[in-house]
Amino acid sequence: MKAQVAAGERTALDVLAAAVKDPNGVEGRLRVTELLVSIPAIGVTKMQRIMTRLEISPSKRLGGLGKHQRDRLRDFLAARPTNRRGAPDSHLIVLAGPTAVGKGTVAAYIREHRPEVHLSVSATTRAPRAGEVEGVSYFFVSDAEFDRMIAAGELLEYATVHNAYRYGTPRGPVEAAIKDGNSVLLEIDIQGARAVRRAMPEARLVFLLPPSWDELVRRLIGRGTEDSAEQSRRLETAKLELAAQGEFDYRVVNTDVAEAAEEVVDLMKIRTSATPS
Ligand SMILES: Nc1nc2c(ncn2[C@@H]2O[C@H](COP(=O)(O)OP(=O)(O)O)[C@@H](O)[C@H]2O)c(=O)[nH]1
Ligand SMILES: Nc1ncnc2c1ncn2[C@@H]1O[C@H](COP(=O)(O)OP(=O)(O)O)[C@@H](O)[C@H]1O
Repeated sequence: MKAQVAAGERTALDVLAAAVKDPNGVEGRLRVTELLVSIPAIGVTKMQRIMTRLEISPSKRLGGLGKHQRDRLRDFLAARPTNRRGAPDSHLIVLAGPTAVGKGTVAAYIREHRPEVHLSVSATTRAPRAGEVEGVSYFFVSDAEFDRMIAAGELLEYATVHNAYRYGTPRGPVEAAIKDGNSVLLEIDIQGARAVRRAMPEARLVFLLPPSWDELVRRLIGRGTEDSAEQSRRLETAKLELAAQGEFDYRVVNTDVAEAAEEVVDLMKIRTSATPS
């Protein structure tokens, strides 16, 4: 099947177009899984992840896709580097998820390995911890300064997190980065994700999931930054947060940090509006 799809100058997008034209033809009978693994950079594992993300069952043939599935597949294919025409779109991605799932760890990986992605630096009223750097980890501000930022409209969103301190996303740097054509990643809590959705409906909301509940508990305890009363409180909140995952556009399971980070970065590239010509 690889040879058939790759033959001549045909791209996966061309094959999909042919399948749409003739659902019962050769291309229409091709399985989506076969099309994906025919793309040189996609192996079986990656293909399975993509199928899950596109919400297409492995048995589906190109000719049997529903409209939405077809659109998602087309957007995905159009966003791949070999098919991309011109500069990539800039996107606002929100990464949220329950406490200790690894949001900070995944964001740090992206900061280190994907310098092209702009990571928003939040303002917070909590005190800096050892090793945290002003302007890199957070902008550490007083309650009065946080109030001033809200009143001046300088925050894109803000929330009180874990019933403790306030956190907010400075609006200016996000808007500037998007204007410059860069993709921006916000690592914020679920209330913040909802607020961003209201303020910027085009934002993509990604929910980071633990491989299992037990693993989430292990990560929280293993991190060792909260006492046991605080851990119990956070786990109660985590149950509510996990129940909100359906509100998100995409779900990524954080089993391996590098893989989860790459999936998040890949999601920035999916086109959802423009239909490729
Ligand atoms: N809404 C909102 N939440 C944020 C923002 N920045 C960080 N958070 C969230 O605040 C929570 C606490 O962050 P932090 O004190 O750094 O870490 P933790 O105490 O180890 O969870 C995390 O869930 C972050 O996702 C922000 O700008 N807005
Ligand atoms: N994929 C992973 N596998 C194993 N441990 C992880 C993984 N991702 C994060 N962790 C660990 O889980 C703990 C919580 O991660 P952290 O990034 O602080 O979570 P969050 O920012 O979501 O609260 C940390 O000790 C971190 O090293």
